[in-house]
Amino acid sequence: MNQAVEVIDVCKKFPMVSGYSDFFLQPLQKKYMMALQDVNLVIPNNELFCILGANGAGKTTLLKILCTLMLPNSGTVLIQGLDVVQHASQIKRLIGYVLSDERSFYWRLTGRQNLQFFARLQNLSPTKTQQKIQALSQSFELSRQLDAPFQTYSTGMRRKLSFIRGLLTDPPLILMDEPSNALDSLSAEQVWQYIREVLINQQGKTVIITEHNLSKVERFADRFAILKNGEIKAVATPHELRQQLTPKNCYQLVLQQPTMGLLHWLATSCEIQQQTVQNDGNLLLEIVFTSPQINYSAWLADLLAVGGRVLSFSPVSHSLENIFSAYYQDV
Ligand SMILES: Nc1ncnc2c1ncn2[C@@H]1O[C@H](COP(=O)(O)OP(=O)(O)OP(=O)(O)O)[C@@H](O)[C@H]1O
Repeated sequence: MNQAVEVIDVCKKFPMVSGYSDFFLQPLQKKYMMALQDVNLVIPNNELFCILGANGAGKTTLLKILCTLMLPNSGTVLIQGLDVVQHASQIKRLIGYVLSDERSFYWRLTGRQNLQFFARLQNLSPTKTQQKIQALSQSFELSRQLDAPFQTYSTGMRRKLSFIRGLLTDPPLILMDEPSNALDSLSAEQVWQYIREVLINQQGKTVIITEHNLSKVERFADRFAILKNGEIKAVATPHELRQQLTPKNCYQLVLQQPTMGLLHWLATSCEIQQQTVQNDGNLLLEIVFTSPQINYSAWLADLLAVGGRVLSFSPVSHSLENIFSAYYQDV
């Protein structure tokens, strides 16, 4: 089985809380909001896949359906070929999950006792449990706090304990809701490095993550999906989307205090898409060459000949942040 996850035409709706007026005017009519609409996704094994979306886009709902905590209203979800509705208990053994609204730890027990408890629930032997707790608490730098009561943990430490619990049984598929959330920047970096290098590259696992930190996604993820109002708007690698959204022959040019005459020449030789005057009076331009066979060195030589003082000239490459906002604005 090469596909870790297949999501086919999945919809999820939630009843909307109605006010008194709705209750009296239309007592029998229940209103719903669509949290997920016809979602389709295929995620192969050994991929680090990210689900991106603004607040309320449906990311957590999708993750909860994948880890069998919530059922879809329609559609099919297969985890390693097993249906989440029919084979939920089998699927639970294949996945580890780390959700952001974690409330299931026992506050009076220590971190270690909590982990031992959840390991017992999952039939992990005491020896294996001890080995895993030791190795994982070292990786997530939580060894020193393991014997303190959970109620004394900071939010970041609680998050780290959730990671350890999600990985205790060595599941092949791991689902994480916003792993960087509540972690300081150094810990967030360590967690992402661990996911990429240990879980994906060394252990060959599949990891699905929801995330708001786009720079982390750009550096570490293999592919991502953009979810907007419960619908998938794009599924691609960061490189593929950048190519799709960047017009061909689009360049960034910085000129030192150009004259009006120079700008006029520029407007006749290319299309100026954007221009910004910088603090020092220099001009930052985004330009597009309409002719596909442009000779860049000849064009730059002409620009210098008409008095242009070029500080930089480079192809435009959109960041994942630009791509994300482009999808959120007009798609
Ligand atoms: N149990 C629920 N009952 C009613 N509505 C819900 C429920 N859970 C989620 N929703 C609604 O479904 C939509 C999607 O919520 P979801 O939590 O999946 O979004 P999200 O993308 O994870 O957001 P965030 O980034 O803020 O965590 C939201 O409009 C939310 O209000």
